[in-house]
Amino acid sequence: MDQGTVNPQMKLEDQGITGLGYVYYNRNEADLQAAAIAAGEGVEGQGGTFLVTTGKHTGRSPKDKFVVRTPSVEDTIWWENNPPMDVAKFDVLYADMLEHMKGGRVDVQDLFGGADPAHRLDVRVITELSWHALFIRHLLRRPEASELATFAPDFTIINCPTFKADPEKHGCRSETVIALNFEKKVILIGGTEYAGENKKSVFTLLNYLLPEKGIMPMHCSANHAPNNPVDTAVFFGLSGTGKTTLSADPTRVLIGDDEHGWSDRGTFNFEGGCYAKTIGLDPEAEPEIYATCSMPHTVIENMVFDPETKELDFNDDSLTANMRCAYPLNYIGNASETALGGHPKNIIMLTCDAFGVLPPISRLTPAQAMYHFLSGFTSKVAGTERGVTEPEPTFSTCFGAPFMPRRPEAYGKLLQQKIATHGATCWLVNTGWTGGAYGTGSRMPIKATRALLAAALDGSLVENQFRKDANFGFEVPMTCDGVDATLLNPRDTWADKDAYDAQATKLVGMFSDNFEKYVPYIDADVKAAAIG
Ligand SMILES: Nc1ncnc2c1ncn2[C@@H]1O[C@H](COP(=O)(O)OP(=O)(O)OP(=O)(O)O)[C@@H](O)[C@H]1O
Ligand SMILES: O=C([O-])CC(=O)C(=O)O
Ligand SMILES: [Mn+2]
Repeated sequence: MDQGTVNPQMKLEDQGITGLGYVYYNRNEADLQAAAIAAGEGVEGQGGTFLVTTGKHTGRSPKDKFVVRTPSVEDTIWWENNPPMDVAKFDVLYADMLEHMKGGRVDVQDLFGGADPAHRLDVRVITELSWHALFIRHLLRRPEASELATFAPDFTIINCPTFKADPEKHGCRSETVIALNFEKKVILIGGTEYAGENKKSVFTLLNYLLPEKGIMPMHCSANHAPNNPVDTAVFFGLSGTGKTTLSADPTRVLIGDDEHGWSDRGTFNFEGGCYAKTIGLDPEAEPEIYATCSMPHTVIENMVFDPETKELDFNDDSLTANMRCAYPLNYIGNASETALGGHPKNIIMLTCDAFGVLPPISRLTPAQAMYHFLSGFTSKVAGTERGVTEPEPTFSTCFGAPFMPRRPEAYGKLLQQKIATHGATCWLVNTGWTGGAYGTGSRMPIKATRALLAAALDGSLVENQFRKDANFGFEVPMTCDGVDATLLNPRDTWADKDAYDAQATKLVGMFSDNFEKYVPYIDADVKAAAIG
């Protein structure tokens, strides 16, 4: 198993990390997969994929994520959303984790967070599991060998699943811990094998660092029109709302599926790969993503498979509903080579409304867009966070509260300015329920969502007649080519109209109660856009 290139002046010893049994630097995909299989971490699947299960943790553990309360971040962290950890406790945690890892083997991956060279972060990821190294190598951006030779980490992540934290000693909540120390520039992850923690800790980091540079970090996917990055669309949305599904569109160029920045130059992906949900993955509705599940080195996490043939069962959620696959961007045929886009011409806010109240698409004024961005109404879908087993309506500000270290207004203000400067058109898209709430209705057909988005993005939808929604004040198209007009007005899809009205009134009330906390921070026009 080959070593890859590493900066000879920046080995782990140079960072004060010593006593490890063996350190593998920047191994490639094939070597990482072979090492993971040799170590019994997982098995090879059809087409040379890598199949793995992660035990108890099959989703993120947001309640176990901490920010170390150092003086430099004291005034800027949104502490109500990011539980603090004492500096001294972190130091003990760090020492204990390194002690635990002594004599063991680790993989080191030196990667970039951010496709725009002007804004990228050098991230070193040290993993106990070789397949975590493979995962993060897919997900972040891989430097050239010449860049590796001079690579100097801005931040270092250490991920050690066999380390169990001690709440008393380490100032955490359970044996699982994700601790971000902005002063030491170290992130420690322990007690969980779920791979998503790796990528989302980099996202959290960038969400903290970039606003200071005037860059808006976004929990969104992005694509652009063929040969025309000026026609860029971004799709905000909490987990499971359809960022990955809807951005993989054969008629457009994929920029990325989950995390992007919006700078004065335009949009850029933070990542170099995708992390898609595979539950119920249908080769007809999502052919591009389905195809990645038989491509070499795709990491397939927590899917049930036939032990003999390794055939995957896309419908068996007995391990988790949050089964996933991770693959490099170029596995999607029409992915952008640069992962850079223009200033968004269209901003889509995806919501998975389990109440079945919101229309499948609505046009928002900039003030309404700000209102919905700060509100972040959607549902948590089963599995992505521990303990969530059915769609759970929630308000997740910025469509990604678990990853936002700063106060929501910090992101809101930046987005508001950028929308005003660049004149983006904003839309709210419900990929959740239609014809009734969860339990009686059904999930919005992907085909319908795609047709509505296609019409919004090619500019044809705005030519249609719109109605103003009585409950929410936004504008809703009355017709769209290729979509049954009944679907466009949710009330028409409910058998019991009184039940719809009651549910809508309830939802308006929920929006209004939730929004109260933002009222002191917002402009008059956003206040005027408030509903209820
Ligand atoms: N109308 C719809 N639009 C989009 N996705 C839908 C729709 N109906 C059902 N789905 C399903 O919802 C899921 C959307 O998951 P997807 O991976 O796109 O989420 P995501 O927003 O990228 O989440 P994450 O941030 O966790 O990666 C997929 O399993 C998809 O098949
Ligand atoms: O982070 C994960 O586990 C998957 C993801 O993209 C999200 O939940 O938003
Ligand atoms: Mn995500």
